[in-house]
Amino acid sequence: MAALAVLRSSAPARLLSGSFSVHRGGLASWQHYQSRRPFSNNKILVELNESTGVAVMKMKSPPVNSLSLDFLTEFSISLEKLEIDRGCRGLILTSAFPKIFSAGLDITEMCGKSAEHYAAFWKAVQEMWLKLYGSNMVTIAAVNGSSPAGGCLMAMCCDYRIMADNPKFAIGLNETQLGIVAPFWFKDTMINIVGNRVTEQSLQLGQMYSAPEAHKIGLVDLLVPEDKVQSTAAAVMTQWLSIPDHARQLTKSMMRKPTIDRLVKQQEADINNFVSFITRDSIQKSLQVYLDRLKQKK
Ligand SMILES: CCCCC/C=C\C/C=C\CCC/C=C/C(=O)SCCNC(=O)CCNC(=O)[C@H](O)C(C)(C)COP(=O)(O)OP(=O)(O)OC[C@H]1O[C@@H](n2cnc3c(N)ncnc32)[C@H](O)[C@@H]1OP(=O)(O)O
Repeated sequence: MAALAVLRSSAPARLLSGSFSVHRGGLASWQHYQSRRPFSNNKILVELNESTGVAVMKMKSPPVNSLSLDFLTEFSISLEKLEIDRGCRGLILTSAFPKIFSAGLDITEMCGKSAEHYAAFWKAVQEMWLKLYGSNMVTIAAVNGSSPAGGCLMAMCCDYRIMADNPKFAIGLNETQLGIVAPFWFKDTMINIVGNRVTEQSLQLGQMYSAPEAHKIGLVDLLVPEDKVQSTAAAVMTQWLSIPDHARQLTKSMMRKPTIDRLVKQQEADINNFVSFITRDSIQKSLQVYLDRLKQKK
């Protein structure tokens, strides 16, 4: 995986093309990254504090930060831009909305679309994972709300997870509850955090854990009051950034590269697998039922 296989100085620079600009107005020492690409609806707000080298990435795609193709594309571009910025050493990933970190993959992207669409969507999910799990930056998830499935995956990609101490907020890989299956690299990411036994049970049952339960099994590292999530993330970031970058990055790479390589080696096959799975009539039916139930719950 690019970001971990090489140190930041040799990262590809193609995203520094004219389609992005850095604005130095607004908040005193903050840069605002804004995409000028036509596909961007600015679903993600990135603020880089130049003095600390820490970027805060806020997901703000209403109503629930579901991971649509557009969202994932914008996310990966924003992340890559930070990755190649030598002034950025740490990333805090959070949500602009209270109560929801991310609702996971946008289910409407997996229902009633063409095989070509599913392939493009799944590639975007893979890219998000490869970039975030393989990031050279220190990554901290400030989980300020519920985070099922793909949302949980995003949090699990980070080096450290801080969650709001509210039993109403839940996190986990709930795919089986939708009648679908978490792919091997979702599973591997979870195993690397909580181990095989907990992952197996959790995946079979599609278990969602309340914040205290998630902390108990080690899925999140720290629980703090809701209004302290961001400040705690900043404090933890300072600790992590006190370690020399090269040593920490090489250690991170040593730990994560085997997991990343497993997907890289079979990325195309994984896309084909997803497309043939998601296009089955029975799977389409399950997803539609789940979506209808979500819409009817009000
Ligand atoms: C060996 C064979 C292996 C084969 C494997 C091969 C490949 C793998 C195949 C498939 C893998 C797919 C992996 C999938 C990962 C995912 O992430 S699936 C998504 C899972 N997400 C969820 O289940 C979350 C569902 N949502 C909720 O639980 C709640 O909405 C909430 C996030 C807790 C928020 O609750 P609340 O604040 O009450 O908001 P509402 O429920 O009212 O929702 C507001 C509107 O948002 C819509 N919505 C919610 N979540 C999603 C979503 N994920 N996608 C799209 N839309 C979503 C919801 O319907 C409401 O819409 P309306 O306002 O009613 O229009």
